[in-house]
Amino acid sequence: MSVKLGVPSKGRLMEKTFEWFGERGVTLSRTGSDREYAGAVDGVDGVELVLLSAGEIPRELAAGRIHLGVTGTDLVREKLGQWDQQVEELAELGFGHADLIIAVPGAWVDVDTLDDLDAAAAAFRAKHGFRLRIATKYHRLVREFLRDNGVADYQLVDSQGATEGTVKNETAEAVADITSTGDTLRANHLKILSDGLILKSQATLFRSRKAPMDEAERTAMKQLCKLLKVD
Ligand SMILES: Nc1ncnc2c1ncn2[C@@H]1O[C@H](COP(=O)(O)OP(=O)(O)OP(=O)(O)O)[C@@H](O)[C@H]1O
Ligand SMILES: O=P(O)(O)OC[C@H]1O[C@H](OP(=O)(O)OP(=O)(O)O)[C@H](O)[C@@H]1O
Repeated sequence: MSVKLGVPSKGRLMEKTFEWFGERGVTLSRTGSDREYAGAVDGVDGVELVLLSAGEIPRELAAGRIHLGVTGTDLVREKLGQWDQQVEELAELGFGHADLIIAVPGAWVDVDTLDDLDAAAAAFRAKHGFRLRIATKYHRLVREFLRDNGVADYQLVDSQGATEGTVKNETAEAVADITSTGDTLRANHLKILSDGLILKSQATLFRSRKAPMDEAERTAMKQLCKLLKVD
């Protein structure tokens, strides 16, 4: 059998990943029609390309269904409990940089820090009879961060996309989402708390600690890691 390498199936992450491997002599490509999720690997034997949603790569690594995978560190830390027991970071790839942050309405002039947010949350509950809502898809990371920073009087509301719009839509008072240029936050009149950085993320090559390998796969893995100068 071959070493399975999971790579994001579309967009900038896929293109940059193809480039990163290409620069190291391993050519990844999509094959078949535009819509067919099939791929090929040239430059090393015994490696198979598996095109997957970036969000599903952590789970596939943890389940041992792929041996290697490229995805954002944010997704691995969010989706896998005790992530470092399930996967190993082989290399940071230097693209896909994004910060997971907490932001509140720019009009909240008295709220600039987590302590301010904690005070605002208590006041909000007293006034409205329900807890201040923070919209996010990063439930695990946000809960851990707020717990470690002593913010308790809030509730998370799930938002799987267009998270910055939830404040305008009045389904949340604050957001925890990734930002890269900051354009989306600015356009939605939100400001980052001065101590509201939860995690700095970038695209990373991970190796599964759970995927068994036969002799041929071990040899292919060694060759690939040598070419990529990782390990
Ligand atoms: N604007 C951005 N700039 C840089 N990196 C980003 C940006 N948006 C998302 N990312 C990163 O890209 C990775 C994939 O994000 P996300 O799951 O939102 O992608 P997607 O295209 O929606 O993928 P999916 O196929 O799972 O729907 C994450 O690690 C994230 O940190
Ligand atoms: O700081 P910026 O450069 O503006 O980028 C940040 C935006 O990019 C991501 O959204 P994406 O485009 O993945 O769409 P989504 O909101 O539907 O997840 C993220 O969720 C932010 O909304």
